[in-house]
Amino acid sequence: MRNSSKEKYKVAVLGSGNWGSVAAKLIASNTLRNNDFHGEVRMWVHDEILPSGEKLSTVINQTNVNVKYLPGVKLGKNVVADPDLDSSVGKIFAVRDANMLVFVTPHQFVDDVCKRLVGKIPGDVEAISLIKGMEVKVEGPRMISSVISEHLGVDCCVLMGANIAHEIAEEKFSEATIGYRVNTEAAKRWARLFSTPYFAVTAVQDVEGVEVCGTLKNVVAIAAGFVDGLNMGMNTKAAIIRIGLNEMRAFSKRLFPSVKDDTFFESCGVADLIATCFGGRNRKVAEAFAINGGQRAFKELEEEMLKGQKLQGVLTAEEVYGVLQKNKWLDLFPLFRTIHEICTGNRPVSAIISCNEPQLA
Ligand SMILES: NC(=O)c1ccc[n+]([C@@H]2O[C@H](COP(=O)([O-])OP(=O)(O)OC[C@H]3O[C@@H](n4cnc5c(N)ncnc54)[C@H](O)[C@@H]3O)[C@@H](O)[C@H]2O)c1
Ligand SMILES: O=P(O)(O)OC[C@H](O)CO
Repeated sequence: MRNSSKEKYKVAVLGSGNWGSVAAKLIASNTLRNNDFHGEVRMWVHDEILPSGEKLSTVINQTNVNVKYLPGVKLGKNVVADPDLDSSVGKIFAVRDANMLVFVTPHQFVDDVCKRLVGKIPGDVEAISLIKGMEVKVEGPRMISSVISEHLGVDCCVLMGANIAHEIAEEKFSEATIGYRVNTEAAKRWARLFSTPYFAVTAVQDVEGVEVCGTLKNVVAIAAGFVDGLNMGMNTKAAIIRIGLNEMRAFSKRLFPSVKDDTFFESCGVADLIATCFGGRNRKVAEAFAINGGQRAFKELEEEMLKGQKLQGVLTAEEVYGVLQKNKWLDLFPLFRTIHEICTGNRPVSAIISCNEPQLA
């Protein structure tokens, strides 16, 4: 539609953490090359004051580097950091004129971001979520793509995969999976926006499957960190990953019967599970939690070790536990259940290997 009217697609990236910054870099390299897209990529920054007394957004625009969340990596001159998400005073702000919105904040902030955008997004905007997480309220669980769609009335694809951000920043090869609902053209457009020779993107028609995989692997990564911290070796870790994959599949299908088995074999599935359980932040902080015998809280370790970056797995474990409790499924998901009970200090870290596996339907 936009191409026929010679209007180019304009991209805004909402979020500027570790992955948000790498996503902006990937996208910016493509918008310069591909005429379908407007060259400039606006990146909304949840602004903060750096120890130097300067604003993060100002320093990003001066140096072209996100010095706090992705130090040492040039984002591309066409990335413009914008601290103004939703101004209504008429000046340029992050989402103005954008028709492709990339959501990439930690999942606990997306509801607030969406609420601020209500009424400011035209109906023909397309969205994609790179956010690994879910929202659980009394009415039940909602995936983040649904939160975005329901608040803003836009179609929302997802992009998940074995994507440890700093490796992609160094342009080391990886794959990713786009999940889409019905709009194949939109899925292809998102794939063109993200694909590079070192970032291979595949699209599958299974939004929920892709998104639930990306969300639940963060919970399993906490368990992988526990067994690393307890120095239990690779056989135990492989067992935890296998049981975790099984619970991921069973949980996904109970929430969304349409989830496809094949999706677990895409990058968003088993590949992301492996990458996260060996190289992710959730694993790393959970390992420290175990080494400290559960005596130092996750929150404290997160602040000390990640310096502003956010864990998703601990909060997701709590959200998953809420779903299990509400549906009386606790006994069917002993690994997920035990992970949350350890995170909250109700069981010792050593309980991670005491889960007896039930027959999951
Ligand atoms: N880092 C990775 O390797 C990676 C890879 C793939 C997917 N992801 C997913 O991407 C999402 C974003 O993670 P990230 O790594 O870009 O972020 P991050 O954890 O590196 O950074 C935290 C971000 O949260 C922002 N923030 C803090 N308070 C906020 C608030 N009140 N409102 C809005 N933003 C606030 C900070 O400014 C910062 O940009 C997560 O769901 C994560 O699971 C991360
Ligand atoms: O560092 P983590 O544990 O948040 O995982 C990062 C990515 O999700 C890996 O794909």
